[in-house]
Amino acid sequence: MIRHLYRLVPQPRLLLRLGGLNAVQAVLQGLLLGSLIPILGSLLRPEPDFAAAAPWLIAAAAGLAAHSALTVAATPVGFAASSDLAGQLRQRLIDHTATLPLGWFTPENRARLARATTADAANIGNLAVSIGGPAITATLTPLTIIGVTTAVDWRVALLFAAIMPFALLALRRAGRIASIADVELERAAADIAGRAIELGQAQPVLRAAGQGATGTVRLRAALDEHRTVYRQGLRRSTVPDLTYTAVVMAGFVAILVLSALLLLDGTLGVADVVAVLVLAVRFLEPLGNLVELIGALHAMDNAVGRVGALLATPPLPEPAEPVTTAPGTSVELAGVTFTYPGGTRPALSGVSFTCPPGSTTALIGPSGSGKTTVTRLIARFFDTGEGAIRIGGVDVRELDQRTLLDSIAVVFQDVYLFDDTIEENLRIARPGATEEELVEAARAARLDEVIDRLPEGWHTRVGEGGSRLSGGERQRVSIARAFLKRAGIVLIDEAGSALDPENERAVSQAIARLAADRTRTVLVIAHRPATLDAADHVVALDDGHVAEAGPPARLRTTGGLFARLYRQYDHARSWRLEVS
Ligand SMILES: Nc1ncnc2c1ncn2[C@@H]1O[C@H](COP(=O)(O)OP(=O)(O)OP(=O)(O)O)[C@@H](O)[C@H]1O
Repeated sequence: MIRHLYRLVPQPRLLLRLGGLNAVQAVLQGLLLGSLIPILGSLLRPEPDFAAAAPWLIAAAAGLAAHSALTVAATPVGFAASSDLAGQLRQRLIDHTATLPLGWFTPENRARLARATTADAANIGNLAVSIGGPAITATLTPLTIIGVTTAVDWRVALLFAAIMPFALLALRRAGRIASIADVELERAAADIAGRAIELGQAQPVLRAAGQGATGTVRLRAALDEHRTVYRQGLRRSTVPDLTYTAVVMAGFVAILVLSALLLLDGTLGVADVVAVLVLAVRFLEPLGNLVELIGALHAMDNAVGRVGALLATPPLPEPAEPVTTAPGTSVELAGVTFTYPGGTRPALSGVSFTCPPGSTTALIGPSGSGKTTVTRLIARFFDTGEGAIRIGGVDVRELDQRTLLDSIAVVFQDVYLFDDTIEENLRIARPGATEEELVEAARAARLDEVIDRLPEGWHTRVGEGGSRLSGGERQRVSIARAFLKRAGIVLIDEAGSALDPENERAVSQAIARLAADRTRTVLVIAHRPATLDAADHVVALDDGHVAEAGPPARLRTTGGLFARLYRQYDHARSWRLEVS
């Protein structure tokens, strides 16, 4: 457990200092108890020998003062160690996150990351300190007591020592069960969190389907499951806890019997027996505390495991000598085959095509054919399995991450906006942009009309994730970012049928403007006939393969996949226009 923690935090300076203080305290506690042997031996006799007891009493008083001073000294170190540990863990997680492929950030992994940087890091920091000290005391104080008991009688010391392995065995079993219970409880708690989020997010869908109560039922089922798991955990841990208590009690009885026997045969005096019994109580008490700590220790170990698993996620491989000069603007896929991590079949198989500099290429294909995957691989969300992706003739794996990201602007459908003003949301694309450049980008993306309608114009806050804007308006912000960024390559996922006609027209026009500028190479996942007609080149994907490729005018006449999809999009569009 300590090894696991050490691997996560290789410089636990404060924690080591705290551990050192706790260890000295624990040994001191054992020695203080040991001083009872000569003190009781001098005082518990028909004629108490105060002179003999005096140096021990003075030593005990000094030891007690030192113990109190150590307790006072350890408290601020404990606080500092706890926050230092949590801080170091968070920093490592944040640093590591920056090296992970963008494709790693699925909703599930984002939730794992949020949990690790908040609850897990804080719990590890708290628990390492709040249970570390008592765990050290519970181990070192009994060991010191065994040492000092040899001064009374080696057989008693041996019996003390013999109790420990039995207690530790019983403790191990209790710990294993506590750990399983903790993992199950965690799973049930995560399920509740998932259901609660689902209840909120799925309300519109559930109500539209007249199933408003369904989400509540699922959440209630998760709560019931959590209760059941909690009760099961308690029930399961009862037997090992009782076994442990029985071992500790049996140990005390054995010490009592041995002391009585040694008293009867005259080996030990009454004072020795009293001292042994006091030592026995203080020996067994911290051992008894261990069983209460073991659950928390395993909960901490599980949290350490979760953080460790995140830190073990392989980062995006960096080339030994990354290319840092801006590459050209051509995009080339050469025999690209890619399977998603954990996937069973390739999302792309042997895909090859080239987008010449300044051209506009439309990607088209049925749902699931691999269009989004192509754009994700170009932006290096993942590395391709076989084949290569080249930008300006340079393999994206050879490019420095910053250079690659500077070369590409991405306009995806699920645009994320920060809960800040429109202006700040645009500035993310180029923090140093002048006011004129901002206005120009907004105009080109037809975002200016949206800004004019907003109560505080450029200074209107857009809400969490951009919730105060419609899907089309958010996409216009994203397009304006692409204009502002002036990247040589623009990857666009044109919104499908979800936009109203006004937004649809605005977004189409904005995309057409992006594409019209021949300094940019545009790759657009197209859903609209107008976008397809305006493209220089079309690549039609089917089930991860290139089904056909060529200029749109020619492909419309060949009666293949492109012609079929074109007709479908055209029909869907006219239907939407009629309905609206
Ligand atoms: N993160 C992922 N993990 C595993 N498989 C994925 C992931 N994303 C996509 N896939 C799979 O890869 C294949 C290609 O998906 P992709 O999203 O590229 O298709 P698409 O043509 O963009 O579809 P759509 O038009 O519906 O967006 C599909 O079979 C999909 O199920």
